[in-house]
Amino acid sequence: DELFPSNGTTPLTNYLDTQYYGEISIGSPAQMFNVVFDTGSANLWVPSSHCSPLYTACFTHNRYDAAISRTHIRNGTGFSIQYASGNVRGFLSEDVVVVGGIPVVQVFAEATALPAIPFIFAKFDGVLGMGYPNTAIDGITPVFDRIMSQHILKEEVFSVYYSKDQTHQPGGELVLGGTDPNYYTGSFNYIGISQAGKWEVNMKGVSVGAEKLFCRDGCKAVIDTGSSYITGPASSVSVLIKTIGATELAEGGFTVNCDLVKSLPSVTFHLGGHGYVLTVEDYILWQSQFGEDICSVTFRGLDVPPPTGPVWILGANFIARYYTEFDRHNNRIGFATAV
Ligand SMILES: CCN(C(=O)c1cnc(C)nc1NCc1ccco1)[C@H]1CCCNC1
Repeated sequence: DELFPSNGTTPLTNYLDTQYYGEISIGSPAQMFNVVFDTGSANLWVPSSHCSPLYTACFTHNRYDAAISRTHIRNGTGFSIQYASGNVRGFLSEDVVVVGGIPVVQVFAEATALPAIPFIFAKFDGVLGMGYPNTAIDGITPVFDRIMSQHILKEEVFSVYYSKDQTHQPGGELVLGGTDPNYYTGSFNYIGISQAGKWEVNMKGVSVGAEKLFCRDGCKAVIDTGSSYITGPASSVSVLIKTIGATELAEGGFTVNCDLVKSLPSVTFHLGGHGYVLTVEDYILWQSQFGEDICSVTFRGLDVPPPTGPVWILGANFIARYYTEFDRHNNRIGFATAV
């Protein structure tokens, strides 16, 4: 509509089918940042101009400079968010953030300490959490909640499309307030979230071929738009890997002989009465490096400690196959077959 030129949609860039990010602006005049729209967290952080250049990951990314923003409001409260490989630390600031053409006055974190692992590999600058407010650090109201409270969205939902290969333009799309029929076919199947305040559902099992091998008595599955792969408890994933005949790589990934790929079984995730099938095309990353083909498996073992874990995490390669609608009005997640 005329007020917000891009009516709540943000095109996403697809980097190697493993990182999907879109542009937001912070401050006046606008300072641009590439962020992951991450349903696995609920805070917004970007690198800070106060981040020591000794932090390589800060040096190589866009940094927010409060001093040149007319709309900056000082806060200064400390901030720390924990990732598997280290903490992002900094302090809070407030400024105008524009997402999909929609402006909000937002409290966010300026990161002054950014662990090199994993962020030197990030093509994005920061993370915009799309999780529920009760998972937000320092009790900060998340961006999407600030947008909902403006009552400008047709529906209190957001949807995510991730393309399956980098040649497709755009590499993905975030829609605030609805879905984009250009990117899915058929109807949505909905699953209620399993516990208040997390994009998490009860999974009824994981099958390899026709055999239900894992999660036979039910288990938790987080739908995480900010994770590249599908992760599951390490014991289950190692059996899964052996079943498909993959072998472990040094840095923790798994590969299969590309000649065997077409004979590999499908993997099915049973959610809400439906089986969501991933064929080899969906779970094998076929990359040609130095003239030779590497077929890596996009499953990873990850043991998340209780109370969050044990949990399966369905990330980008699941969403690339199943267009996903996150419904805050009905606290449910909808899946449709992605185009
Ligand atoms: C963003 C932090 N995350 C990553 O898994 C992650 C780390 N480091 C790099 C370099 N990339 C990551 N994700 C790339 C990506 C973009 C979209 C899909 O996957 C996770 C942490 C847990 C919550 N959910 C998000």
